[in-house]
Amino acid sequence: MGMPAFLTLDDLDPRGKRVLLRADLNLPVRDGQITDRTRIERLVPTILELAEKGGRVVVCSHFDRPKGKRVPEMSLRPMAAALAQALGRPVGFAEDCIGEAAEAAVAKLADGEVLLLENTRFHAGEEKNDPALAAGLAKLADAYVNDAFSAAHRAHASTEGVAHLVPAYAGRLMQAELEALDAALGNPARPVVAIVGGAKVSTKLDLLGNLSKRVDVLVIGGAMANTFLAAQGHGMGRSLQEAEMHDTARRILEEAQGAGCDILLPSDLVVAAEFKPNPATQTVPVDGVPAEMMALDVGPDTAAAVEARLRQASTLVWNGPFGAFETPPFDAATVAVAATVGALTTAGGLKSIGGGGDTVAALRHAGVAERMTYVSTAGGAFLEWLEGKTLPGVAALQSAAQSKTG
Ligand SMILES: Nc1ncnc2c1ncn2[C@@H]1O[C@H](COP(=O)(O)OP(=O)(O)O)[C@@H](O)[C@H]1O
Ligand SMILES: O=C(OP(=O)(O)O)[C@H](O)COP(=O)(O)O
Repeated sequence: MGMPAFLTLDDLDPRGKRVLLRADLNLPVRDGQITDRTRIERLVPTILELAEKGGRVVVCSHFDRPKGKRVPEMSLRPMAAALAQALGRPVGFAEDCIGEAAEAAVAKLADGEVLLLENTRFHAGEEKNDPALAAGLAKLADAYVNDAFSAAHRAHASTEGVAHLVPAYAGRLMQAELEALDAALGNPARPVVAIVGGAKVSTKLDLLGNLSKRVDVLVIGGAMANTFLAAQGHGMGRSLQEAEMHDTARRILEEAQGAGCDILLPSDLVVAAEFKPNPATQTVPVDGVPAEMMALDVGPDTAAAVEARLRQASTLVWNGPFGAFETPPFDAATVAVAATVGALTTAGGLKSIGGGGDTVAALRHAGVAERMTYVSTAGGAFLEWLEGKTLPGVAALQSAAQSKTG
């Protein structure tokens, strides 16, 4: 896939400059608490480098999916304290990402200081890549650094639009992710197994068609699997799934067959009537989900079938947990498969690459993140990269580099 040509922090002297840093602070949060800080930890080197060289660092990010509205629970304010703790220096906060509040806060910054702006998705223009929002962001900056590889598959105002308006550079995390993925997966040893699970069904289901042309075995778990099972005509009770994606799911199964990719869907599921810690559960075959219940994990037979495939595999790419792993006992299949992945990787037979905000949290929960070959901060972006797609956030950095050098 080759390394893209873009400018990096080696090409930027940030001293005295206002540097708009696009980060991905879309961290996993439960009950108001951050449950995994990997995305912040991986961002720290870029911020420290910019601050220590005398840049005035203005961090922006989206958080969750507020759909253009100011949703108080989706404020980035709590992330300012988490960022300050990780950096060991103070981090200011501006109530908006553009306009007077942002401009006044940026104007007060001294060299080396760090400011966090409010959630970019509080503006509908973010996801529409509205030039007015991009211009509002550009007004705050002398340079733009994109370190949000995990959001690079989104052509949004803060990931794409603004890169055309201000000199644009890749951050250290963006660079590291692309280099590591290229080294691990540029020419992967076969068979390649991909596991795709999790809950972002509508935004990830479409890419499975292309992915099935690049991998030998595609394992589908989580709420993603519920959607495929429902598309095959199984009653899924009250399970999380997306009815409007059934046609796409059926098309993907056909495409995969045509491409010679083996698709592994669950054979059994763990169901409960209530979604709470440690409820009464049953393990049922996929055609036996009671109408009043929901599937919250795949069952032990499915986990064993996945582990058997992994023993035959040379490369694994994994995004999305098998179940609602944050709530016991629905972590069982994810933890069991993760343990096998850890053991096979340590034994040297498997190259294992996992990624995604919640997937990293799940791999850490299972205690195997350190044993994986590579853990990416990205989920959807990493899958789209693997599909061979151009990521708009990366492409914008490339075209910025071309217009500067060429
Ligand atoms: N069967 C299921 N029902 C409901 N939620 C599920 C199910 N399986 C997985 N999930 C949820 O999927 C979420 C992770 O999905 P996703 O955001 O796509 O992953 P990532 O952030 O790693 O890319 C987790 O919060 C998990 O609770
Ligand atoms: O968490 C993210 O992606 P991921 O769940 O694929 O890891 C990114 O922040 C992108 O978020 P989005 O899928 O709401 O655009």
